Order: sequence, then structure tokens, then C-alpha cells
Amino acid sequence: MPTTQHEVVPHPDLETEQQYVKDLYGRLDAARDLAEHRLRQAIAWPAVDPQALQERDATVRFQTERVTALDAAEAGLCVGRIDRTGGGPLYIGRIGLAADDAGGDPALVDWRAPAARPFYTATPVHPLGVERRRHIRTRGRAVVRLDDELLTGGLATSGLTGEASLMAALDTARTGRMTDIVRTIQAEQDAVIRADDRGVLVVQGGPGTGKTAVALHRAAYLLYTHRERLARRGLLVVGPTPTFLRYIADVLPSLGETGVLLAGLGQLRPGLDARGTEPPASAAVKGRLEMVEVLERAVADRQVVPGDPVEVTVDGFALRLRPVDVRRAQAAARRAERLHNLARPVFARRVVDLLTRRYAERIGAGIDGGADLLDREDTAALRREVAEEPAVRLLVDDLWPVLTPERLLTDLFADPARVAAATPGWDDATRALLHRRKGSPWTPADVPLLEEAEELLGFDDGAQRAREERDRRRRLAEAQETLDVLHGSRSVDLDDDALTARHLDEEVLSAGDLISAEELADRQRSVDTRSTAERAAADRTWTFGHVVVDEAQELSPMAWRLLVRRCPTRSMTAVGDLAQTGSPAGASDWAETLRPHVGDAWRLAELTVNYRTPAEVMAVAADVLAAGGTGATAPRSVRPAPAAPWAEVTGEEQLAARAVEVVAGWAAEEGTTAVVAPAGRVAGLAAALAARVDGVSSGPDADSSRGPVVLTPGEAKGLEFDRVLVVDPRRVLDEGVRGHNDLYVALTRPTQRLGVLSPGELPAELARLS
Ligand SMILES: Nc1ncnc2c1ncn2[C@@H]1O[C@H](COP(=O)(O)OP(=O)(O)OP(=O)(O)O)[C@@H](O)[C@H]1O
Repeated sequence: MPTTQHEVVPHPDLETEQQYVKDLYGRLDAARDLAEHRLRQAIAWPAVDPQALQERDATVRFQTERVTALDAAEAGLCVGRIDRTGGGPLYIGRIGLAADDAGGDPALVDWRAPAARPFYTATPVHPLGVERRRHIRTRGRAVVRLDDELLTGGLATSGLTGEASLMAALDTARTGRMTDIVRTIQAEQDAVIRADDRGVLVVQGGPGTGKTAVALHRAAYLLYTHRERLARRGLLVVGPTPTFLRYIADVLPSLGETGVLLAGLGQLRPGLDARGTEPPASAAVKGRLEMVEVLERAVADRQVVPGDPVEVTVDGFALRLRPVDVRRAQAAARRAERLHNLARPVFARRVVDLLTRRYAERIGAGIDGGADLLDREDTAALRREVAEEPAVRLLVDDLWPVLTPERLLTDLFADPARVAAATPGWDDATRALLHRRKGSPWTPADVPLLEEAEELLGFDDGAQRAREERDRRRRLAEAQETLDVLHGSRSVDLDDDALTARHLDEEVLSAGDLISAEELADRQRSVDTRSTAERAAADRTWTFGHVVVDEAQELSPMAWRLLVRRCPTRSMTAVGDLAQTGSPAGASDWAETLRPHVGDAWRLAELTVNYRTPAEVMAVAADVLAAGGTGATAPRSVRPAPAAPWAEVTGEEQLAARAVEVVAGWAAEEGTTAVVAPAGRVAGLAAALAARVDGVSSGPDADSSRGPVVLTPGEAKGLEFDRVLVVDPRRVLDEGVRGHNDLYVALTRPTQRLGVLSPGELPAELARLS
């Protein structure tokens, strides 16, 4: 009888490759030992002055990053090799390692180096000088499998690079954390990863096409290729939700890159973590570009002209300020300075000048010659008196208050009258969407508005500058004192009596001759030891060297405006899928979305292959996409499903119980599980599940590495799970502002299994499942 047992014949080169990989690990160990030694040396460096301290900190940071990168390279150090026509093999891996022979090929080429490119892009039709591509799979430091592709035949294949390795990677159970794809990057993905960094690159691709993976690998590639510039200016990666940021957080560190700032829109204002929630319609209105004008009007509205003359009393004299006086003072302030807070001192000066004149007139009244008799000193004294009078300060505050962005928005959104004044032509229902109770948490949609307000208000840093100047003078005085002491105590040991005093002055350089007090004071300024990412996170005026935006279709126009401000060079990568837009403020057309911010200075790349969702599941999702009527096409899946997707009509009463049963039934399987349901059902389903299954979580803190998660389609966006149960698809369709997009997102999350539970009749869009 023929045996069904499949005997795996080890690849004949396995042992040779094991030797080579062992040698590479030896080099990695040596590089790490050296970096650790240098790090220890740097830490032990006696830093005698601030400059040395600064140098030491820079070295410590550099060597720490080096050790971290070398540590990260340990897992899967070598990913494969290419055998080139007329040349030796070139090994590709996570980092570059030099060979002993300085003139020859490196022992290992960094996957991001130009020489590594054919490993990802060579095909039998376009072999690029490559005869054979070999994927090397390792476990720990042991080589466990070799997969070869011959590229000499000239015949077109599946179009996938390293198909066996790719399929093995795609079939692996998920852990709840995204992993890197260095081993199996595909040619169309490679083109995006290595694309020129100038201008805005938009990457459009359906679910599972690797947009997130590609965006993160592109970040790593740009850091490698433009290391110096990006190390100085920093790189920002923006994601939609805290859950998503947690999901992707390990990828860049696993590629040895730790200096990238990952942030959600809610974290883009230093010092604020905006996690409040609000109806999508409110977020949509806040996201409109016309909010810029609304804010401009809201600021102008705070520059008040009273209806009637106002009076302030200074030393018993009632002084009058007429509306026309205020108007003139306002006009002068606005002429002098565009920003509200910076123009305020001009306004205040004008008001004080006017009141001083009135004061002088009142004092001079009854005396012959009147105010003209007061000399400059008298007037200056009166001016001081007026300026220091609390009633005058209060009046100026009323007429032109110092405003923080938070105060401007809090006062505006809490007061329908203010909103009405700032939104001429709006209807009341739209205005009502801006309402916010004082003290409620800020939402992500508020962040671009707060930042815009900051641009309009300006920050009067007069007090801070005065403080810095005082500090500088103090340091200068201390430095001078130090130099004086050094100068006074210099020991001059001269044998030659013939040296005259004049010679002495010429020949002996004192500390003060080598360094001025100013230089010394400057050196004493405290050294900023924070990394670029930390400094960028704390500084709202920081501009980044490159910005990567994931799920870019969700960004509102105001959010785009904020990001472009943070990246004036427009060196940006935006990845997204118009067919998955859930937010009413989000994009339905890239050109339309980008035009107000970058004009036509952007280009489009497309990803067409779905690596996540099995073909049978994708067919169901594609029906929903087609029914949505956007005309978008679903990407092509590369894998079949291990089990057919299914749907079940449960009735309302049985819905939660069936969901629990299904998820509990899946509990024994490896990998992650998600229940995706309309917002109104999440809490109930999570509670029902938690009673039966361990580690259930939901909402912004959901974490599928601990157990099943219950999410809305919006929260599930960008994530993936081995098994997904979609509950109540009808309500997902009906409740979402773009319901078909939401259901499409929900259905495209699984890597293995999909189940659908419907309390009532299955929507026609899911007919394929009935
Ligand atoms: N070349 C590849 N090799 C191995 N795995 C890959 C490759 N490309 C993508 N994947 C995997 O496919 C899955 C989907 O990738 P990713 O999440 O980046 O897609 P996406 O386009 O961002 O999807 P969505 O639009 O749904 O957010 C991930 O598990 C990713 O690791």
C-alpha cells in the first residue's frame, strides 16, 4: 500500500547554509560586543565640562541605538540570498555586516541597501542578473528550511516573490501584534517602500494589501537611506486609534528603528492626550476646512467694542473710553501684529495712552494752560499710575483678553451665541453639532482646532524671554566670576627674572584669554539629552523630516492641514483605502482631499494583492463593496480559506448566547479572535462573553493578545484576527454614515475564519452566505 506519509528530504545545501549563518551570528556577536564595550566606555567617560557632557550623551545615545539595532537583528538575521550571473551569492538580512575582505561583497547586505533590491523584485521575466533566489528560514540560530526559485527560465509564474515563504508567513497564527515582513516583501510593495521621499506619496490599496506593513517598512527604509537628516528632524507615524498604535508598535523596533514618533491624531498636541468621544457628525463638522474661518471670527469676536462708553476710575477721577477710542486702538493693534495675543500689548498701550491723556486733561482742568503745563516726567508718572490701576487692567482684559487655544474653544463651543456669531450662514442643527460642555474631555477632532487656534492666537512669550534673559545674565555673572578667580590665582612659575611685567602680560595666557565669559556661560546652559522623537513630541512647532499617515482616508481636512503644517517640506507617505472610509469627514477622492493642502504635488501608487483575507471571505466582502456603489474593486486574495465562511440567523433573544457559544468553541484554536458589532451591542456582547471566556476586552483598550476582543468596525479598522465573528450586519449597514464601508471593513479582518450572526433576515448583500 502506498504510504501517505510525506518524507521531507532535507535540502542538500542546508548544512552549508547553516555554516554560513553561524558565521554571520559570530559577526553579529562581535559587533554587539564592540558596541557594548564602547557604550560602557562612554558611560564611564569623565565629563569635565558641559561640552564633554554633551559629547558623552551623544555617544551614549548612538551606541545604545546601535546595541538595540544589533539586538533586534538577532531574530531572523539572514533572510536569504541571491545568486548573480557571473558573481558570487549575496546574502540579504536585517542589517549589513562587513566581510573580512574589505574589497569584496559584504558578508550580509542590509535589506534596505540598493544591492538587496533584486532579492525582492527579480522575476523570471525580469531576472535583473539573478539566477536563483533562495529564502532561508531559521528558528533561533538554526537554519530549518531553504526555498529556491530559479529565475532563468523566462516563464511568468504566480507573480509572487518567494511564494513558499510568503504562504508560510501568511498562514502563521496571529499574536495580536503586527510583525515585520522583511523576509517576504513583494515587488509591488518594494516599489512603494523605496519610492523617492520627495512630495506626497499616496498609497491606495484594498484591505490586507500590506499598506500598514509597507508604510512601516518605508519608514525604516527612509531612516536608513536619509539617516542624518531624519535623525535630526525626526519621523512621525500617525495612526487612527490607540489600539491600532499598540498593534503596530513592535514593527519598527524589530527593524532596529526606535527613534520614530508614533501618535494618534489625539496626541498631536503636546501635553494633551485627547481621547474624548463624540458623534461622528460633530467630528465631521469640526473637520471641515471652513473651521479656519470660524476660528478667525471667534478670535475677532473676543476683541470687543463696547456698545456705550465705559468709565474707569483712577485716583478718584472717572475716565471715559468711547467705542470709537476702542475701535481705533483695535485697528492700531491689528495693524501692528496679526496674532491676537501678540497684538494685545499694542492694544493695551493705546488704551493706556488714551486714558492717560484723559487723566491729564482732568487734572489740568481748571488750571490755566491745563494739561499743557504737565511736563514729560509728570505725564510718565500719570501713565504709570493708569497702567498699574487694576480697573484699567480688568478693562483691557475684557476688551482684548489673553487667550489660550483651550480657553477660546471652551468659551466658543459652550456658548450658542458665540457659535452663532462665528458661523454666519450655518443652520442651527449644524451649529448645535459644535456644542461642547465646559470641562468635557477633548476629542481627536478638537486637536487640529486647538492647534489652528494656537496659530491664530500666538503665544506672548515676553515673560518667558525675560526669564531667559535673567538666567543668561546670571550665568554670565557666574562665568565672569569663575574667570576672575582663575585669572587671580594663576600660578606663574618663571625662572627668567628678566621677563618684565609687560612680557608677563603678553606671554601668559589666562583662562579669560582662551574663553570669554559669554562662551563659558553658553556652555553652562543645561544640555538637552532627550532623543529627537521626545523633543519633537514635546514641541508643537517641531517640523518633521517625513510624516507617514496610516488609514489616511479617515483624516479630515483640518487634520490634513495640521499634518502638512508639521511637515512643511511635504515629504509624506499616506496609505489608505477609499473603500474603507468610515468617518463622514474622511476622503472619497484623493485629489479632492489633497488639493487644498498640496495642490497637485502628490502621486499615487497602488497595491492590488490581498495577503490577509482568504479568497472565499473576500468574495463575500466584495459583494458588500459592490453594493456600496462606489465603483471600487476588491483586491485579489492569494490564499484559500481553511474553512468556508458562514452565516446564521439567530433571532434577537439568542444572538448574544450564540455569539458566546461560537467564540467559546474557537477558544481551543491558536491565534486571535474578534467579535465585530455595531456600537450599541459592544458592551452587552463583551459582558456576555466575559462571563464565559477569559481575557475579553473591548473599546480603546482592547488587546487581542490577551483574549477575544469586541470592537466596532471603526475600532477594528487596520487590525486583523485569525477568526472574526460579525454580529448584526444589518445594523452595521444602517447605522454607519458609510455603512457599506463599515461592513466591508468588518468582513475583511479575518486571516482564517469568518462567521456572521444576524438577529433577523440576512442583508441581501450577504446572500452568498445564505
Ligand atoms: N509581503 C508580505 N509578506 C508577509 N505578510 C504580508 C506581506 N504583506 C502583507 N502581509 C501581511 O498581511 C496582513 C495585512 O497587512 P496590512 O495590515 O499591512 O494590510 P493593510 O493594507 O494595511 O490592511 P487594511 O486596509 O485592512 O488595514 C498583515 O498580517 C501583514 O503582515
